[in-house]
Amino acid sequence: MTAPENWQQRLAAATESRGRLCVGLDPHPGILQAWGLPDDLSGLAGFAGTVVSAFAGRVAVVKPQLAFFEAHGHRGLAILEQLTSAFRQAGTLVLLDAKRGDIGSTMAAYARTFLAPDGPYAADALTVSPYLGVRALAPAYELAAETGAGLYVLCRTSNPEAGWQLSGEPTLAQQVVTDCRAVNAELGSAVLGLVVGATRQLDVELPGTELSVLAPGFGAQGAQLGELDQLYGTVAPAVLPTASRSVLAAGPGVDALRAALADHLAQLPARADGQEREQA
Ligand SMILES: O=C(O)c1cc(=O)[nH]c(=O)n1[C@@H]1O[C@H](COP(=O)(O)O)[C@@H](O)[C@H]1O
Repeated sequence: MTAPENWQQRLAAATESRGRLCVGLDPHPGILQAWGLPDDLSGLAGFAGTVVSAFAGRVAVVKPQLAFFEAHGHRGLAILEQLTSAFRQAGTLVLLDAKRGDIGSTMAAYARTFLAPDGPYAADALTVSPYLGVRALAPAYELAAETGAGLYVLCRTSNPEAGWQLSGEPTLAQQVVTDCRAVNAELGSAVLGLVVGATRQLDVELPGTELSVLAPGFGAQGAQLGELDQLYGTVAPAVLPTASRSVLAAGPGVDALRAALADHLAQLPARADGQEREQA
């Protein structure tokens, strides 16, 4: 078997063997407290050790939220570095939630930091913001096309304040879809995916399963995994649902966290494209 090359192939291989779920790793003060951990570096290290024990090699994708590591300064980032490498070594893909986006020269520095194979926080994929223009992300998507990394571009986010993304003609969200399709076509590789939240019925037109869709909003934000097919329709097979707080709430026990993962996977409908989920 030849090694998968681009992000969509790598993602398909990971979800085929481990189930179609991304577990968000958000060590916010509330979860540290609920796990009996202090809201400091030792608590963050305890959180990281537990999630690696519970999920490394068992879940297809994890999505560490950079903000909660940055909040602890450079030592917090060192914990992120260790966590990222532990997951990647175990074969779990790391999608770093950094939501970066800036003009070209600055974007090149972000790309080097988060996507270059020898970058300090090298991940398999990254969330990015298109507010400065999808084309401003070029240094990141060009590098990602070379390395097989993926980028998820904010399109229609899950939060209640996101309505403005649907104003204008075409809407900002729709323009993001158009630009991402054009970039992928130019690259000859589906490097760019979209973030389309599950908290509302699909209100942006997506081109079937052409683009990978990261879908936050399940669990703590109210959307139900069992309704994924109704929410996304023909796009559903391309959706990677992600849940953070609803999984982490089961901790800090490793077995309880694994049971929560299994429970989330069990709620998902089978995929219409024949790529079936597998129980954790
Ligand atoms: O990019 C994201 O992951 C994201 C996009 C979005 O539209 N909404 C959203 O909640 N997220 C992230 O998902 C995480 C919250 O997930 P839950 O705890 O499952 O609600 C946070 O890290 C958010 O930044």
